[in-house]
Amino acid sequence: MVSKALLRLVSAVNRRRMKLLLGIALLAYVASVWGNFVNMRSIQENGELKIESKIEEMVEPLREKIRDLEKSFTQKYPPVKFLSEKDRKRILITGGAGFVGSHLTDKLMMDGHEVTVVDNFFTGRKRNVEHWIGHENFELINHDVVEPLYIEVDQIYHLASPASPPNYMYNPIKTLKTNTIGTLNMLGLAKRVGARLLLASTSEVYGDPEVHPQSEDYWGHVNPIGPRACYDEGKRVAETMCYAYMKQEGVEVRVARIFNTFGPRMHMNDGRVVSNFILQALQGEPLTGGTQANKTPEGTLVPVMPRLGDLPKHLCCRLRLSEWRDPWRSAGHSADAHPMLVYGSGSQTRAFQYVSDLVNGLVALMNSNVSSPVNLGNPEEHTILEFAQLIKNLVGSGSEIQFLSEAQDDPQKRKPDIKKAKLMLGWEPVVPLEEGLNKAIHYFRKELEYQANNQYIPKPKPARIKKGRTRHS
Ligand SMILES: O=c1ccn([C@@H]2O[C@H](COP(=O)(O)OP(=O)(O)O[C@H]3OC[C@@H](O)[C@H](O)[C@H]3O)[C@@H](O)[C@H]2O)c(=O)[nH]1
Repeated sequence: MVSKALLRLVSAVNRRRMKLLLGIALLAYVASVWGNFVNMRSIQENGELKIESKIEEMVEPLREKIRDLEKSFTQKYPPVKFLSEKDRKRILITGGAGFVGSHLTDKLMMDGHEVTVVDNFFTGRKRNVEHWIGHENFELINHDVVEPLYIEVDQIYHLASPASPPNYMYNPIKTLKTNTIGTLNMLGLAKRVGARLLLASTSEVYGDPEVHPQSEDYWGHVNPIGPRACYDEGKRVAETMCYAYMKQEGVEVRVARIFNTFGPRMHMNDGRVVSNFILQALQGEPLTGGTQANKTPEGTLVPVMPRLGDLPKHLCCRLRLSEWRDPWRSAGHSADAHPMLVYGSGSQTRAFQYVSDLVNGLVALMNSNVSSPVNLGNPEEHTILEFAQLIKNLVGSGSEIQFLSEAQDDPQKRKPDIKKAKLMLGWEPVVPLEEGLNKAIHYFRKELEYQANNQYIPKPKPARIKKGRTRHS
């Protein structure tokens, strides 16, 4: 009995102990599982942290690069002044991608205005204004002024027209349409939106002048049916239209009579004397190179760049200047054997202004209260032969100077009288001829390098092999 009771007591104690032991074991197990869980989480967190910091390390330089790129994007434009809403003008430049137009675009953009360039890219090039593309103040529209244009602007610089004799003679009807219908359209726009319009007129309104130097009150001496008439008469009627709109419709007009101008961004195939002479001098062969250099295999002289009447009439105006084939090279001559070609005796005179002077004059005229025509040009006059010699010396070229027949209706003397511009605008040219020529020479040297490095040589196409059975097998 006693032993049974003792046994029961012991087993009861043991059961309790067992329970206790089991409880402790369970607790220990739970604790260890929890510990493992916590441990794993901290390892995972550590791992994640490490991965994150690794990613961060790799991403940071990329972020840095993006920041640099963003900075370079915002700094890629030339510096632009800030103008308040009141002073900032919305300005349209027709022909703004051309030689003069693009320099004017630069000036007005840098002065802080909003500029819209309209160009049909016949003689203009996107390259001339590409440094502004994307700028918030700039817009480029591919448009021909012969079609109407509807935009809101405060000022219109109407420059659209080919200006070099070979270019404007290339499609005389188109030149007439541009200067007449194009000018009407721009005057219509000026009337609708109340804008002031500046017409880029020309010294060619004086024709082959009988008065020397030419002042604004000279009426000119133009052959109305000659090869230059499409431009000369086109600009004369454009001036007439401006004053008709001023008198009848109250449109504010400004008329700049622009004399011979040169500088960087003239087209390689422009055909005017400055670009021709510089390119010929740069590509000229040494004096010892022989006098037959500019002869075709048939022995006839050929000009190196398009010259009056050389452009093929059957080709329409959609042909780009860059598509013009140099007759010198087409005749099988090497590009570096160009002589400098003077049309006529070389005794005819011209006075050349550097493009930045002209641009300053255009802006001064636009913002003045002078509504009658104003000559803008440099009165330093030279014969064309003197000019050829000067360029040859500045380039240090061994080119020969050779003479071709005289161009029809070529003005024999030209020099602007700029008293009016000096008095009314406080403007006169400041860039000396040699300084301007050196800048232009530098530009054309770079252009020749650019062309040499970007020659397009089409790859021969592999012969097309037809699938299936051949026809006569
Ligand atoms: O390669 C050439 C090119 C031209 N010339 C001569 O150099 C003189 C100037 O000729 P350009 O073609 O440069 O220019 P032009 O003076 O005849 O016409 C210019 O006048 C003023 C502007 O409005 C225009 O840009 C343009 O029509 C002319 O006597 C011409 O016969 C050459 O001797 N060799």
